[in-house]
Amino acid sequence: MKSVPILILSGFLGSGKTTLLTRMLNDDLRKGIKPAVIMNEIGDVNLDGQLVGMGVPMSEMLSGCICCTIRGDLAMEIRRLIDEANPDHILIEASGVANPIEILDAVTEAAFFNPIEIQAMITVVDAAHFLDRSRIGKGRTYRLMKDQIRCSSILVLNKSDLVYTEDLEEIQKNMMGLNPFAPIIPTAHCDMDEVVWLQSLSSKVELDAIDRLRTEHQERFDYNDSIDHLHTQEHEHHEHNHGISGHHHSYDHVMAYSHYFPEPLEDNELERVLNDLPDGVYRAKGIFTSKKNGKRVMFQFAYRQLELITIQPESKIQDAAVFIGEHFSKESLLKKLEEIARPA
Ligand SMILES: Nc1nc2c(ncn2[C@@H]2O[C@H](COP(=O)(O)OP(=O)(O)OP(=O)(O)O)[C@@H](O)[C@H]2O)c(=O)[nH]1
Repeated sequence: MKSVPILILSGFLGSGKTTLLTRMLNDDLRKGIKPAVIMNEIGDVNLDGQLVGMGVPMSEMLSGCICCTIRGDLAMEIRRLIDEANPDHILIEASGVANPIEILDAVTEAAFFNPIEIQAMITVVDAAHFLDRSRIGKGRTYRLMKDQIRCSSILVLNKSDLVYTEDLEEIQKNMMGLNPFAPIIPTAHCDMDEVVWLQSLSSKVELDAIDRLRTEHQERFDYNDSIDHLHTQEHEHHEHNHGISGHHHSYDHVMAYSHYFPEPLEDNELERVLNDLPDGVYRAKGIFTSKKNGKRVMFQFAYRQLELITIQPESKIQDAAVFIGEHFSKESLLKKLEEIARPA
């Protein structure tokens, strides 16, 4: 039985993974390649699934990270997709806070039970966000971004439209210092030359570099063994801890809060709330019904940028939003959201 190539899409929250995924799927469609998709979200609603065509076999792995809390389900989902869809390759979009070493380990584990092989670890980097974090030079988000870059076999330097040319050079130098092996492809909206893309696919995951990184992680956590290893997620009305002893997460403190809108909203009122989100919220996305014209609108808030687009959902989906971040008050956010959408 021939192996099914697996392409993993990694990268911090809002960097452009779904944008790249939809481009890759369109390419596949054009070339007659049959893909299957696994989408992983730490929140409990998959809004990005609306951006993937109905005809594409897809598995949604929600409410956790494939690198840890729902890692055990990955092999099963891969098996189901292979059995039901017989795909030419599988594209896995990891959650933006997944630990890249653990994703690679999870897929390697899944390969014990499935005829698969890792073809590429593609990391999408938000140029403006990475530049700001690298200038500060510390913090958990920066550490995670660096790890995502170091584990990658292809680096898509996205959102280049949001930085100056000289800044782009600084970012590339910094990325090359972290990972001298992976080709760097600067893009806006993940748009790139097909020849460059095909060439980059021949670049391999550097297992030695990943082993070095794994050792560093081990030392970091052995040194600080008192660190809380619980991966905490907050949903609308409950909070639960997944105790996973022995796993080392770079993003244990992340919160995902899901909110359902009971009523249509005024676009400008929602925009006001989104433009005034607390600093701790670094990613928000949602679908709502516009009071103005009754149309469904998808909003995306990623690193200070807000985008609203009218959509026609391909499947039944409730008006809902997910807010991801750290140390933000769920209660005060809920109050603001309730003020703009009160049931009649
Ligand atoms: N200005 C600009 N915006 C972009 C670019 N690429 C993507 N975006 C926008 O950035 C937002 C986030 O893009 P996504 O593709 O959803 O990012 P993601 O990494 O999948 O996000 P998560 O899955 O939530 O982590 C969307 O509003 C995109 O339209 C880019 O190159 N430039």
